[in-house]
Amino acid sequence: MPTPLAEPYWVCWNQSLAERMQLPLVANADILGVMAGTALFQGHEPIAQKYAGHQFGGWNPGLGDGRGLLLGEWLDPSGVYWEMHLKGAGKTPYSRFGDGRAVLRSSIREFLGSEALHGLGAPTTRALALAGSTEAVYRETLETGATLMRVASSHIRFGHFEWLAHRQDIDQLKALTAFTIKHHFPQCQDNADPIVSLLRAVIEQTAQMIAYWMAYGFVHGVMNTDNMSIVGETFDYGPYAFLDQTRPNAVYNHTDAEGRYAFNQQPSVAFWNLQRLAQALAPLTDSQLLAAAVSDFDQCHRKHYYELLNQRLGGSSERPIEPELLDEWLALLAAEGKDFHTPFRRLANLPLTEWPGLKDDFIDAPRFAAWCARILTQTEADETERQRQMLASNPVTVARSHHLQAVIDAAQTGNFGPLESFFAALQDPFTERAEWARWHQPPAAAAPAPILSCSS
Ligand SMILES: Nc1ncnc2c1ncn2[C@@H]1O[C@H](COP(=O)(O)OP(=O)(O)OP(=O)(O)O)[C@@H](O)[C@H]1O
Repeated sequence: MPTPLAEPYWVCWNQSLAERMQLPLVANADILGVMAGTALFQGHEPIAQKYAGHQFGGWNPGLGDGRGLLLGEWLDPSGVYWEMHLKGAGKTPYSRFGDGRAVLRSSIREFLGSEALHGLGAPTTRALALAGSTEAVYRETLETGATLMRVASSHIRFGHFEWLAHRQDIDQLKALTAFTIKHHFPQCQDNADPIVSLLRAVIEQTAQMIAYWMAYGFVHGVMNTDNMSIVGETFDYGPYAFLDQTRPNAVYNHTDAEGRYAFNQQPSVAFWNLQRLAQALAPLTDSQLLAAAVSDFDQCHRKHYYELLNQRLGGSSERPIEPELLDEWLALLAAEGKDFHTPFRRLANLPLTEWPGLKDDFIDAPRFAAWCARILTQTEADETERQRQMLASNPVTVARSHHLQAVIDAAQTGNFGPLESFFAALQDPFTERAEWARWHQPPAAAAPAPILSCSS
């Protein structure tokens, strides 16, 4: 059972998610009781899940929900299941030396980060609600305690499979795999080898998720296998960041001295993590077939990645822009230290005829001019459609670190106005509005990216 949190108060409620879930609920005192761990939804029986995982490449068998509880699930009227997980619900058998709590700062980051990726169309867990408390929680200093209601189609992680394989508990491994197929990948059930088919489906969904991260400048920061969801949803918003300056090797986790989870390492880490999953499934089927499936990841990821970049740069789906030109655009932004997001939006806003005029914005103007001359022959021929597509796929609001910090600073003083405003802007990231003008701004100077603390 959750450990009650003292004097809870509402910080944020995600009405659009509640509507999507067809929840007949509003942010009232009853739900606040659930957030504070003093009440449960009818029919819910909380559990703390046991799992393991590879953290920074090293095996850790001692993991599990240490500060979160899977409260239960909600079956919406259209037959879709939504799992509800309370993060910060107090100690569990897997808390090790932790206090089982979450703080307002990192909960706001998770609330907004997940909504930002969702707004971009990326697969992700989301947050339904966020409550604060007068109860202080000690991190590097005293902080405001909080709970976050995370909603996901599944809380099964790669680490669940790794744990059972490690224990050689083949019956449970079979049961978990069968459950996963039945509930999340029913299309694999009738395949000649459902296990290989399951792995292929996980690869496909993971590739799609990573493609979004790479195409939209998202750095997860802690891609341990216990943070990899079996349904390919972005999971665990710890030291994440959206790039400001285009720096392919940007690292946002201060414990990651070697840059294992740098922005440009994410596809290869996902591949490595999928290998760990394949290894865990190996007792159940032919390991050669599993290995062959994983070897398709790169191709699968590239396909999704270039589709997204093609869309962002105004290519049509029938005659997409050559990948080499898509790569060259990002290489140019990186070489010139440009912001990752605003140049895309600038191109979206300008008629094609004015693109060549942007060359003076680049130190290496001839390089831009050469790129521009080539891409102009490859973009969508219908100019109105080209502009519509680019404006609908290049965000003007991004969950940049300096905005998150400003929102957190205000919330710490009890002012939740900026949080609500930024939250609304992130839910509609392609729309420019005067009232959201501050959220459209990149940081004042292209300062070196902050390395974030992992303490959450
Ligand atoms: N304050 C804490 N008390 C107890 N356990 C904790 C605490 N913070 C983290 N943990 C546990 O340590 C592990 C790694 O933490 P991490 O920050 O990656 O996950 P999390 O954000 O707590 O949870 P999730 O992965 O469910 O999003 C998790 O198993 C988590 O439950």
